[in-house]
Amino acid sequence: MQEVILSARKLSKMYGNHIALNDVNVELKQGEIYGLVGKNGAGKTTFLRCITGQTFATEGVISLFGVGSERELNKQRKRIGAIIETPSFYSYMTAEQNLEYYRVQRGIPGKHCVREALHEVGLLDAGKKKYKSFSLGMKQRLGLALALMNQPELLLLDEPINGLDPFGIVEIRNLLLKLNREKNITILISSHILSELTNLVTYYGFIDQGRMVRQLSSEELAQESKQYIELKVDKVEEMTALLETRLGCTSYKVTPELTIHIYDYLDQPSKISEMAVRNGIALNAITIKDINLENYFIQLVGGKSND
Ligand SMILES: Nc1ncnc2c1ncn2[C@@H]1O[C@H](COP(=O)(O)OP(=O)(O)OP(=O)(O)O)[C@@H](O)[C@H]1O
Repeated sequence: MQEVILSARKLSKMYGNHIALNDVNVELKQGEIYGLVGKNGAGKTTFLRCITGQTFATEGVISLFGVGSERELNKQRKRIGAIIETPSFYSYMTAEQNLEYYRVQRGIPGKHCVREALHEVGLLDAGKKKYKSFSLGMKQRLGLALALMNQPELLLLDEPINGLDPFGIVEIRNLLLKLNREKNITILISSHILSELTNLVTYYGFIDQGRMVRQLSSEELAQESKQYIELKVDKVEEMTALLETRLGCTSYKVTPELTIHIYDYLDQPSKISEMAVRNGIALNAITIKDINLENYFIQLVGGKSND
């Protein structure tokens, strides 16, 4: 069985009267890449800060690497690497000088870890280039190198892809996949743009106004966000029975509003409508729906995306 690396149970956080986190449960197993998705202000950073101990949860229990007591938790936190805010690097220093500065400040033993971390993120060649002339992608990679210096087993990354161009997004994604696969680092990454996490994340958590709205695997998300036929009929049970017996179609679901979503027969919707009519079922609507990832996100949390 995979080890549970991070468990947060019934986590709540109040800032005065404002509820930033409300009864949030998250479990992260070894080797997973968990995407925490939510609009600005949803509570993502607050959640990450509770995990790293930068702020304290008002209620709830956190355990890391199977350990939950407050004193022990702080020891376990040393096994985390995190980028929660853009780290402030010195503009006139090189990548190596900046990391060396933080290594000494944080008391991380062994100078070699600086070059190792730079190698991991592909910045060893940045040489004498000063931080001020780095591209945004390079800056993000340096932030990642900083988080990697203490050889973490769990990486917590708050919006590391924010603002990057498509090339930069792919670069960071590949880097994170490499760290995950080759070093077995478990990753929790937040974003307010769901599509940024595609092909990276294995498990999603959607957070809105401090509440966890939905958690599902990437396979489940792919299933739910693909094209389907939406069918509105008067006799739902009869229709689903026909779908199964006559068309051998089992890839459908019935929503709480009693519409049927069919994931097969997208190229032949007329087969479905003809069958309904032949069997005396009134067909109120048949539409092909194309729910892309961003629409899925918007539907889930309500309102507009704040991309
Ligand atoms: N130190 C603080 N004091 C008071 N309120 C805060 C504090 N930090 C965050 N909040 C509030 O808590 C809510 C959650 O903020 P949080 O930063 O966790 O959201 P987020 O999902 O990370 O969004 P963003 O991407 O904008 O940072 C917001 O309404 C925010 O205004």
